[in-house]
Parts: sequence; C-alpha cells; structure tokens
Amino acid sequence: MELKHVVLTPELYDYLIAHGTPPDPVLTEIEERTKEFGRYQIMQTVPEQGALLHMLTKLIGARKAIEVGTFTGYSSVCIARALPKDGHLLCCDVSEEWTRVARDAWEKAGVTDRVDLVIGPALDTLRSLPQEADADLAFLDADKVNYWSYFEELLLRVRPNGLIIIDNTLFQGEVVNPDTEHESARLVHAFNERLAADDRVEVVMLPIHDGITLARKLS
Ligand SMILES: C[S@@+](CC[C@H](N)C(=O)[O-])C[C@H]1O[C@@H](n2cnc3c(N)ncnc32)[C@H](O)[C@@H]1O
Repeated sequence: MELKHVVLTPELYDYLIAHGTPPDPVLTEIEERTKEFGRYQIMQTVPEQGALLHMLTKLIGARKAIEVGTFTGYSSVCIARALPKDGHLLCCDVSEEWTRVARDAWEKAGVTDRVDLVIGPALDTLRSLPQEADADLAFLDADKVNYWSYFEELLLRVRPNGLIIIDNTLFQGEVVNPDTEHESARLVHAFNERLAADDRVEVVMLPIHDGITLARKLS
C-alpha cells in the first residue's frame, strides 16, 4: 500500500523550519550557549518543538505549568512566555550548571518572576507538591527510567482537560526495533504502550523531532 504521509527529507525539514515563526534572540542565545556543553547539546529542545510548546500553552490558556527536565532552558522559556504575568512554571532539574543558562535566559525573557526552579530528583520534587489537580500543562523531558512515575505524579496534579506533553516518544526511531540496544528506547516503548491503553487520557503522538506525545487528561 502506498504511504499517505510525507517523509521528512532534509530539504523538507529546512522548508518546515523556514516557514514557521523563527526563534527570537533569547532562544538563539540559549542555543549558542548550549553548544558549549559539547555532546550534551543534543538534549536541547529544538525550535519547532519550542514553538509548539509556546502555542499549546497559549491555546489552552495555561496559568500554571510544570516542567520535568529543564537543562539550559529552551522549553521553559517557550512555556513561561506563553503564561500570563501572574502565571507560574515549576521547573525540575538536577543540574545547577546547566540550569544557570536557563536562569540567565529567564531574566532576559522577562519571566523570572513566574518561574521557580527546584534542583533535585524530580520525583521527590513532584511528590512533595500537594495533590491538587490545578496545573494546566506539564512537559516531561527527563530520564526515561522514571517516565511512567513522572506521568503518574503529573496526572494527579494536572486538571481535567489539561495537557501532559511528553518528549522523545519515538526515541530515534528505535521504539519499533525489538532488538534495540538502547535501554531508553525499550523504556519509552513500554511507556508508549501503557499510555495508549490508559483510559484516563486521550493520546496523540506527533512525529516532530524525536517524537512528542500529547496526553489530555479526561475528567
Ligand atoms: C533532555 S534534557 C531537558 C531539555 C530541556 N527541556 C530543554 O528545553 O532543552 C533532560 C534534563 O533532565 C534532567 N534530569 C535527568 N534526570 C533527572 C532527575 N532524576 N530529576 C530531575 N532532572 C533530571 C537533566 O539534568 C537534563 O537537564
């Protein structure tokens, strides 16, 4: 059977990037500074994902958001900027060094007053939060071994009709390879299987960058 979807060639990818709203200087500076972290730069949220996060945050009128995995701050700037002035984003990460770049970017983006960063294992941070389902949006982008536990903690704290957005859900395309040597790919595949069967959420997977999944909490 003929494939009905468009295969993203490098040329089409460049076209896609050229025809979306471009990143502003704050985001471009994050990209530049992230390069200083060498091989770790691959962890950074890419511009098309950042643009999507910004648009979704705006579209659902989010006031309160939670991010698991902040790194140098790209996604957090995209989310925080889309919140109202009295909105709030809780960022979770273990690295003081990487999040120093994020702190500078929040300052430059004028969103410092609506962001709180907690340094420490994100599972501890999430579990220390009250179990009030009052967050509008959560972005999950940290260690894969804890993905399901993060999801459960976030689901308790996201309001009905709120969004949990999960990154890397195609994991370099390895999720369909039963012989993959990537432990993280196996973990993400198990996560995807569980999520698709979970009747507490409506799920859409988007083939953007490394795969991004939207899970809308049902009431
Ligand atoms: C893929 S990066 C996040 C990228 C980020 N969202 C961005 O916009 O560039 C993953 C981050 O998760 C953090 N991380 C890994 N394990 C963690 C844990 N157990 N608790 C909290 N953060 C963790 C890492 O320090 C790293 O900064």
